[in-house]
Amino acid sequence: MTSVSSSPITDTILNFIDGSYREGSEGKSFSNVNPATGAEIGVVHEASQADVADAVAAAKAALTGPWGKMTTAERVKLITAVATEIERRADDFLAAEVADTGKPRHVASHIDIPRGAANFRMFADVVSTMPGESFNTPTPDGGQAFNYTVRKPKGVVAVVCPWNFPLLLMTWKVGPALACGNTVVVKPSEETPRTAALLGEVMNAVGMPKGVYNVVHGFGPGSAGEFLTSNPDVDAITFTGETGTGQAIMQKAATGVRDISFELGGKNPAIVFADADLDKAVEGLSRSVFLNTGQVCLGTERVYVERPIFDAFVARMAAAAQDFKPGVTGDRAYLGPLISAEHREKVLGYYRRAVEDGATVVTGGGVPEISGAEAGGFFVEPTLWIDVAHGDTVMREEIFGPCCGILPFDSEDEVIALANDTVYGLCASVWTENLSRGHRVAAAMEVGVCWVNSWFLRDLRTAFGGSGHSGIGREGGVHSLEFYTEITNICVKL
Ligand SMILES: O=C(O)C(=O)/C=C/C=C/O
Repeated sequence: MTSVSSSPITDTILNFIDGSYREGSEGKSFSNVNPATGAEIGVVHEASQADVADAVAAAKAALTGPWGKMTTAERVKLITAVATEIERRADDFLAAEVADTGKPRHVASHIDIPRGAANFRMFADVVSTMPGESFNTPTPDGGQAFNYTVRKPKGVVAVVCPWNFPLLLMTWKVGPALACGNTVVVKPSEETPRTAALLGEVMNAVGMPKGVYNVVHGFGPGSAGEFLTSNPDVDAITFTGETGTGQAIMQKAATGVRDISFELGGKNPAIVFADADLDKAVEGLSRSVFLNTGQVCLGTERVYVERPIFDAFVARMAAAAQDFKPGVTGDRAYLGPLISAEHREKVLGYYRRAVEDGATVVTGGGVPEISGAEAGGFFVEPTLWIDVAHGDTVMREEIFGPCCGILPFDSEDEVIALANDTVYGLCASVWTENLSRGHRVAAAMEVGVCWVNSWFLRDLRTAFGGSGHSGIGREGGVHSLEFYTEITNICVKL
């Protein structure tokens, strides 16, 4: 059986437990919709509490089976084979990701799918090359002791991942988890089940021991998400998504004192100084506002521009927004749909709120005229506002859509205070040709990641994550080891 069985009209998307695909034991299912058309294209089998318990039990059993007995080198060989198989089946993953998200093929083929493989390769390298820690310790009796650390897997890791970059963000967690010898139970977003289910086929194809990788479909409260995070045999929980959901998961993690790793929401600022290279700033910021239809945790939703270039910047951004034509067919289509009708209503609510609060709509602000197959898609117009106040709702709350408010500033101290005036702390970008100022202002940002004259430029070895309401912990390179391993320090009296 495979991850998806297709009928002429809709696909059936299955759970993957202990190396096999299966329907939900309570016979419940839910609809899988293509956001670009609004049409139902699949039926997803919902995992029951018993199914989730089976998945956790399979993951736990795998820890003491062949997987748990493997050397690091043997694990590295397997997860490298996973990366190679993802690359070999790139077209299948591309079709699955585009079906689930409606995003334009060029976005998924250039970002989502390549990162699916890269995330496994990255952590195969990390665990192959990571140094240990040791100390020669003089002892009170005039002798010596030798201290060294060993890292062991944490155990069964629950992976709860979002719908905006489904394969990218799921493998950003599964890659290091498996590299460190853990086993995983993945609960993909109910909006985007396909690539997580498809990865099960890859695991079987490379000979991954059964139970190492499991996938359960469903929702949050009273469904697979809650069944998973409440299961006492889950040793740690990693989650990327909205801050509110993170808070709910954190409460579940408290029972049993389970460790958590969170990458949550943001209200990321950009600062454009008068001496910025305007071509670079407009190219980078139009991507950061409109890429993936603004459904990027690292996306920019508020831009502060030094007053002398404010009008010029707004005009350039408005022109750039025209290039993000809603629709996913046609040669110049750039702006895909939002993930669901519900999310589109949320974003349109903010579009209305901005105007109610006095904003001027520079471009966009509504729903585009789209005919043909995509008429039923969840599209909105790329939107820019000026005449917004720093304290306006659209400048403080995460919208997660293709929109941003643009405000002038007059001094460096003023703009640092404005940028940092938020409960979030995920990322920021600073645009200036004065690099000593770029370094200085970047260091003043209270965020996990700050780009200077760039955006979403990613070195997977770097620390990635946020502070405040944007998350707990860091992922990336050796930083991921802190969450995916337990350390034992051993002291030997010589
Ligand atoms: O680039 C990454 O590793 C990553 O985690 C991106 C997250 C985007 C969230 O919307």
